[in-house]
Amino acid sequence: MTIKFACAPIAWTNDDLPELGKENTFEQCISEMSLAGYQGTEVGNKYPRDPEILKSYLEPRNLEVASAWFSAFLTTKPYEETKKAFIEHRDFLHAMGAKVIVVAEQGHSVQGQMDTPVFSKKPTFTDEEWDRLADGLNKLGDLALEKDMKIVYHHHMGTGVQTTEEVDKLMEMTDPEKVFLLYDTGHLVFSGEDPIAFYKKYANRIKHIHFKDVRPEKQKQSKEEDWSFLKSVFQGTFTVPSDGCIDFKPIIDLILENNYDGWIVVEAEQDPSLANPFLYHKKAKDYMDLLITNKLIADM
Ligand SMILES: O=C1C[C@@H](O)[C@H](O)[C@@H](O)C1=O
Ligand SMILES: [Co+2]
Repeated sequence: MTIKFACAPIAWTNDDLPELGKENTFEQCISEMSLAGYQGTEVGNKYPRDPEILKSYLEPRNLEVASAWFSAFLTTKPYEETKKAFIEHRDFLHAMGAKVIVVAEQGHSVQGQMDTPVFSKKPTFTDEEWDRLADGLNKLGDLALEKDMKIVYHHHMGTGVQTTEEVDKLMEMTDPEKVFLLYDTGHLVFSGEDPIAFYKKYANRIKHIHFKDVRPEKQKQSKEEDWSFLKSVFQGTFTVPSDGCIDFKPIIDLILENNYDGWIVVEAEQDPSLANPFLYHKKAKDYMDLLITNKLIADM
Protein backbone atom coordinates (compact mmCIF):
# COMPACT_ATOMS: atom_id res chain seq x y z
CA MET A 1 0.00 0.00 0.00
CA THR A 2 1.39 3.39 -0.95
CA ILE A 3 -0.35 6.67 -0.32
CA LYS A 4 1.20 9.75 -1.86
CA PHE A 5 0.12 13.34 -1.26
CA ALA A 6 -0.32 15.99 -3.93
CA CYS A 7 -1.76 19.48 -4.29
CA ALA A 8 -4.08 20.87 -6.91
CA PRO A 9 -2.77 24.20 -8.30
CA ILE A 10 -6.34 25.57 -8.22
CA ALA A 11 -5.65 27.07 -4.77
CA TRP A 12 -2.84 29.21 -6.23
CA THR A 13 -4.54 30.15 -9.52
CA ASN A 14 -8.10 29.02 -10.12
CA ASP A 15 -8.63 27.53 -13.60
CA ASP A 16 -12.41 28.00 -13.34
CA LEU A 17 -12.07 31.62 -12.11
CA PRO A 18 -8.70 32.78 -13.47
CA GLU A 19 -8.87 36.18 -11.74
CA LEU A 20 -8.49 34.33 -8.43
CA GLY A 21 -4.73 34.15 -7.99
CA LYS A 22 -3.72 35.49 -11.40
CA GLU A 23 -0.70 37.11 -9.69
CA ASN A 24 0.69 33.74 -8.52
CA THR A 25 3.25 32.28 -10.92
CA PHE A 26 3.63 28.66 -11.94
CA GLU A 27 7.07 28.44 -10.32
CA GLN A 28 5.86 29.90 -7.04
CA CYS A 29 2.99 27.43 -7.03
CA ILE A 30 5.09 24.28 -7.53
CA SER A 31 7.90 25.49 -5.25
CA GLU A 32 5.41 26.05 -2.43
CA MET A 33 3.80 22.63 -2.93
CA SER A 34 7.20 21.03 -2.54
CA LEU A 35 8.11 23.20 0.43
CA ALA A 36 4.83 22.26 2.14
CA GLY A 37 5.87 18.60 2.00
CA TYR A 38 3.94 17.20 -0.99
CA GLN A 39 5.22 14.71 -3.57
CA GLY A 40 2.91 15.53 -6.42
CA THR A 41 0.75 17.98 -8.28
CA GLU A 42 -2.22 17.99 -10.58
CA VAL A 43 -1.87 20.10 -13.70
CA GLY A 44 -3.26 23.63 -14.07
CA ASN A 45 -3.61 26.12 -16.92
CA LYS A 46 -0.25 27.77 -16.19
CA TYR A 47 1.71 24.52 -16.49
CA PRO A 48 3.77 23.89 -19.66
CA ARG A 49 2.09 21.16 -21.72
CA ASP A 50 5.34 19.85 -23.20
CA PRO A 51 6.24 16.82 -21.02
CA GLU A 52 9.99 17.41 -21.18
CA ILE A 53 9.66 21.09 -20.23
CA LEU A 54 7.22 20.27 -17.41
CA LYS A 55 9.58 17.59 -16.07
CA SER A 56 12.44 20.09 -16.08
CA TYR A 57 10.45 22.18 -13.57
CA LEU A 58 9.00 19.37 -11.47
CA GLU A 59 11.98 17.04 -11.06
CA PRO A 60 14.24 19.55 -9.24
CA ARG A 61 11.39 20.02 -6.77
CA ASN A 62 10.82 16.25 -6.38
CA LEU A 63 7.27 16.53 -7.67
CA GLU A 64 5.39 14.03 -9.83
CA VAL A 65 2.21 14.55 -11.81
CA ALA A 66 -0.65 12.81 -10.00
CA SER A 67 -3.24 13.40 -12.72
CA ALA A 68 -5.16 16.10 -14.56
CA TRP A 69 -8.79 16.87 -15.25
CA PHE A 70 -10.44 15.94 -18.57
CA SER A 71 -13.82 17.37 -19.66
CA ALA A 72 -15.90 14.82 -21.59
CA PHE A 73 -18.93 15.78 -23.70
CA LEU A 74 -20.32 12.31 -24.24
CA THR A 75 -23.96 13.33 -23.71
CA THR A 76 -23.92 16.33 -26.05
CA LYS A 77 -21.29 15.82 -28.76
CA PRO A 78 -20.25 13.00 -31.11
CA TYR A 79 -18.09 10.41 -29.31
CA GLU A 80 -15.24 10.94 -31.80
CA GLU A 81 -14.71 14.53 -30.55
CA THR A 82 -14.27 13.41 -26.94
CA LYS A 83 -12.12 10.47 -28.07
CA LYS A 84 -9.68 12.68 -29.99
CA ALA A 85 -9.23 15.13 -27.11
CA PHE A 86 -9.00 12.27 -24.61
CA ILE A 87 -6.18 10.51 -26.49
CA GLU A 88 -4.13 13.73 -26.52
CA HIS A 89 -4.72 14.19 -22.79
CA ARG A 90 -3.99 10.51 -22.02
CA ASP A 91 -0.72 10.63 -23.95
CA PHE A 92 0.41 13.77 -22.13
CA LEU A 93 -0.35 12.20 -18.73
CA HIS A 94 1.30 8.94 -19.77
CA ALA A 95 4.47 10.82 -20.77
CA MET A 96 4.39 12.44 -17.31
CA GLY A 97 4.16 9.03 -15.61
CA ALA A 98 0.62 9.44 -14.25
CA LYS A 99 -1.48 6.31 -13.75
CA VAL A 100 -4.98 7.78 -13.53
CA ILE A 101 -6.96 10.20 -15.69
CA VAL A 102 -9.65 12.34 -14.04
CA VAL A 103 -12.78 12.42 -16.23
CA ALA A 104 -15.93 14.49 -15.67
CA GLU A 105 -18.89 14.75 -18.02
CA GLN A 106 -19.45 18.40 -18.90
CA GLY A 107 -22.46 17.96 -21.19
CA HIS A 108 -25.18 20.27 -19.73
CA SER A 109 -22.90 21.14 -16.78
CA VAL A 110 -23.56 24.43 -14.98
CA GLN A 111 -20.35 24.35 -12.97
CA GLY A 112 -18.67 27.01 -15.11
CA GLN A 113 -21.64 29.41 -15.23
CA MET A 114 -21.36 32.34 -12.84
CA ASP A 115 -25.09 33.09 -12.74
CA THR A 116 -26.68 29.63 -12.85
CA PRO A 117 -27.75 28.27 -9.44
CA VAL A 118 -25.93 25.06 -8.69
CA PHE A 119 -28.59 23.33 -6.58
CA SER A 120 -31.83 24.22 -8.35
CA LYS A 121 -30.49 24.17 -11.91
CA LYS A 122 -28.16 21.19 -11.92
CA PRO A 123 -28.78 19.02 -14.97
CA THR A 124 -30.27 15.54 -14.97
CA PHE A 125 -29.67 13.14 -17.85
CA THR A 126 -32.30 11.45 -19.99
CA ASP A 127 -32.17 7.64 -20.39
CA GLU A 128 -30.54 8.10 -23.77
CA GLU A 129 -27.89 10.42 -22.31
CA TRP A 130 -27.13 7.92 -19.54
CA ASP A 131 -26.61 5.23 -22.18
CA ARG A 132 -24.30 7.47 -24.20
CA LEU A 133 -22.35 8.43 -21.09
CA ALA A 134 -21.90 4.86 -19.87
CA ASP A 135 -20.99 3.56 -23.31
CA GLY A 136 -18.53 6.40 -23.92
CA LEU A 137 -16.89 5.98 -20.52
CA ASN A 138 -16.40 2.25 -21.10
CA LYS A 139 -14.65 3.14 -24.36
CA LEU A 140 -12.47 5.80 -22.70
CA GLY A 141 -11.67 3.19 -20.04
CA ASP A 142 -10.42 0.86 -22.78
CA LEU A 143 -8.28 3.64 -24.26
CA ALA A 144 -6.74 4.27 -20.84
CA LEU A 145 -6.05 0.57 -20.28
CA GLU A 146 -4.13 0.48 -23.58
CA LYS A 147 -1.50 2.54 -21.74
CA ASP A 148 -1.87 0.70 -18.46
CA MET A 149 -3.82 3.65 -17.03
CA LYS A 150 -7.28 4.01 -15.47
CA ILE A 151 -10.03 6.58 -15.85
CA VAL A 152 -11.39 7.86 -12.52
CA TYR A 153 -14.81 9.50 -12.79
CA HIS A 154 -15.18 12.83 -10.93
CA HIS A 155 -18.70 13.29 -9.46
CA HIS A 156 -19.12 17.07 -9.37
CA MET A 157 -21.53 19.78 -8.21
CA GLY A 158 -23.61 21.23 -11.02
CA THR A 159 -23.26 18.21 -13.29
CA GLY A 160 -25.44 15.21 -14.13
CA VAL A 161 -23.38 13.01 -11.82
CA GLN A 162 -23.41 14.81 -8.49
CA THR A 163 -25.54 12.88 -5.99
CA THR A 164 -24.98 9.42 -4.52
CA GLU A 165 -27.98 8.19 -6.49
CA GLU A 166 -26.44 9.45 -9.73
CA VAL A 167 -23.06 7.91 -8.92
CA ASP A 168 -24.84 4.63 -8.09
CA LYS A 169 -26.47 4.67 -11.49
CA LEU A 170 -23.21 5.43 -13.27
CA MET A 171 -21.35 2.71 -11.41
CA GLU A 172 -24.11 0.17 -12.19
CA MET A 173 -24.15 1.09 -15.87
CA THR A 174 -20.38 0.99 -16.43
CA ASP A 175 -17.89 -1.86 -16.48
CA PRO A 176 -16.07 -2.11 -13.10
CA GLU A 177 -12.95 -3.26 -14.92
CA LYS A 178 -12.89 -0.12 -17.08
CA VAL A 179 -14.45 2.78 -15.19
CA PHE A 180 -13.18 3.70 -11.73
CA LEU A 181 -14.11 6.44 -9.32
CA LEU A 182 -12.59 9.59 -7.90
CA TYR A 183 -13.62 10.34 -4.30
CA ASP A 184 -13.95 14.10 -3.69
CA THR A 185 -14.89 14.83 -0.08
CA GLY A 186 -15.76 18.47 -0.74
CA HIS A 187 -18.20 17.79 -3.55
CA LEU A 188 -19.92 15.02 -1.59
CA VAL A 189 -20.42 17.12 1.54
CA PHE A 190 -21.41 20.26 -0.39
CA SER A 191 -24.03 18.20 -2.23
CA GLY A 192 -25.37 16.77 1.06
CA GLU A 193 -24.07 13.19 0.62
CA ASP A 194 -22.60 10.93 3.30
CA PRO A 195 -18.86 10.61 2.56
CA ILE A 196 -18.37 7.66 4.91
CA ALA A 197 -21.16 5.52 3.45
CA PHE A 198 -19.96 6.51 -0.02
CA TYR A 199 -16.38 5.40 0.64
CA LYS A 200 -17.55 2.10 2.16
CA LYS A 201 -19.74 1.37 -0.84
CA TYR A 202 -17.10 2.16 -3.45
CA ALA A 203 -13.81 1.32 -1.72
CA ASN A 204 -12.98 -1.16 -4.48
CA ARG A 205 -13.60 1.29 -7.28
CA ILE A 206 -12.00 4.41 -5.78
CA LYS A 207 -8.58 4.90 -7.40
CA HIS A 208 -8.00 8.63 -6.86
CA ILE A 209 -8.89 11.00 -4.03
CA HIS A 210 -9.48 14.75 -3.76
CA PHE A 211 -9.54 16.12 -0.23
CA LYS A 212 -11.36 19.40 0.21
CA ASP A 213 -13.11 20.67 3.28
CA VAL A 214 -16.32 22.70 3.43
CA ARG A 215 -17.22 25.82 5.41
CA PRO A 216 -20.73 24.87 6.60
CA GLU A 217 -22.05 28.41 6.93
CA LYS A 218 -21.15 29.08 3.26
CA GLN A 219 -22.67 25.81 2.11
CA LYS A 220 -25.92 26.68 3.94
CA GLN A 221 -25.97 30.15 2.41
CA SER A 222 -25.24 28.75 -1.05
CA LYS A 223 -28.21 26.41 -0.79
CA GLU A 224 -30.61 28.92 0.76
CA GLU A 225 -29.70 31.75 -1.60
CA ASP A 226 -29.30 29.48 -4.64
CA TRP A 227 -25.75 30.53 -5.51
CA SER A 228 -23.94 29.25 -8.57
CA PHE A 229 -21.00 26.87 -8.14
CA LEU A 230 -18.51 29.62 -9.06
CA LYS A 231 -20.11 32.09 -6.65
CA SER A 232 -19.93 29.43 -3.94
CA VAL A 233 -16.21 28.99 -4.62
CA PHE A 234 -15.65 32.74 -4.73
CA GLN A 235 -17.43 33.15 -1.39
CA GLY A 236 -15.16 30.56 0.25
CA THR A 237 -17.27 27.41 0.47
CA PHE A 238 -14.19 25.20 0.08
CA THR A 239 -11.03 25.11 2.15
CA VAL A 240 -8.26 22.68 3.10
CA PRO A 241 -8.74 19.67 5.43
CA SER A 242 -8.68 20.78 9.09
CA ASP A 243 -10.30 24.14 8.31
CA GLY A 244 -13.93 23.17 7.69
CA CYS A 245 -16.69 20.87 8.97
CA ILE A 246 -15.53 17.51 7.59
CA ASP A 247 -14.16 15.03 10.10
CA PHE A 248 -11.27 13.47 8.17
CA LYS A 249 -10.35 11.02 10.92
CA PRO A 250 -12.89 8.31 10.00
CA ILE A 251 -12.16 8.97 6.33
CA ILE A 252 -8.41 8.46 6.76
CA ASP A 253 -9.15 5.36 8.88
CA LEU A 254 -11.28 3.88 6.10
CA ILE A 255 -8.68 4.70 3.46
CA LEU A 256 -5.99 2.90 5.46
CA GLU A 257 -8.22 -0.04 6.41
CA ASN A 258 -9.03 -0.57 2.74
CA ASN A 259 -5.34 -0.51 1.75
CA TYR A 260 -5.88 2.40 -0.63
CA ASP A 261 -2.99 2.64 -3.04
CA GLY A 262 -2.78 5.97 -4.85
CA TRP A 263 -2.82 9.73 -4.51
CA ILE A 264 -4.59 11.95 -2.02
CA VAL A 265 -4.74 15.37 -3.63
CA VAL A 266 -5.52 18.39 -1.48
CA GLU A 267 -7.74 20.46 -3.71
CA ALA A 268 -9.09 23.54 -1.98
CA GLU A 269 -10.05 26.31 -4.31
CA GLN A 270 -10.56 29.61 -2.54
CA ASP A 271 -9.28 33.16 -2.77
CA PRO A 272 -5.47 32.98 -2.35
CA SER A 273 -5.34 36.60 -1.19
CA LEU A 274 -7.45 35.58 1.82
CA ALA A 275 -6.08 32.05 2.33
CA ASN A 276 -2.34 31.87 1.70
CA PRO A 277 -1.99 28.66 -0.36
CA PHE A 278 1.43 27.68 1.04
CA LEU A 279 0.38 28.11 4.68
CA TYR A 280 -3.00 26.43 4.18
CA HIS A 281 -1.52 23.43 2.37
CA LYS A 282 1.21 23.05 4.96
CA LYS A 283 -1.42 23.07 7.69
CA ALA A 284 -3.41 20.42 5.81
CA LYS A 285 -0.32 18.22 5.36
CA ASP A 286 0.55 18.41 9.07
CA TYR A 287 -3.05 17.50 9.93
CA MET A 288 -3.15 14.51 7.53
CA ASP A 289 0.22 13.26 8.76
CA LEU A 290 -1.06 13.42 12.33
CA LEU A 291 -4.24 11.47 11.50
CA ILE A 292 -2.23 8.78 9.73
CA THR A 293 0.30 8.52 12.55
CA ASN A 294 -2.50 8.25 15.13
CA LYS A 295 -4.20 5.49 13.14
CA LEU A 296 -0.94 3.55 12.76
CA ILE A 297 -0.26 3.85 16.50
CA ALA A 298 -3.83 2.77 17.35
CA ASP A 299 -3.45 -0.33 15.15
CA MET A 300 -0.13 -1.39 16.72
O1 LIG B 1 -11.42 18.35 -9.37
C1 LIG B 1 -11.82 19.50 -9.53
C2 LIG B 1 -11.35 20.32 -10.68
C3 LIG B 1 -11.87 21.74 -10.71
O2 LIG B 1 -11.69 22.37 -11.93
C4 LIG B 1 -13.25 21.74 -10.16
O3 LIG B 1 -14.09 22.75 -10.46
C5 LIG B 1 -13.08 21.47 -8.69
O4 LIG B 1 -14.15 21.82 -7.89
C6 LIG B 1 -12.74 20.03 -8.57
O5 LIG B 1 -13.18 19.31 -7.68
CO1 LIG C 1 -12.04 17.52 -7.27
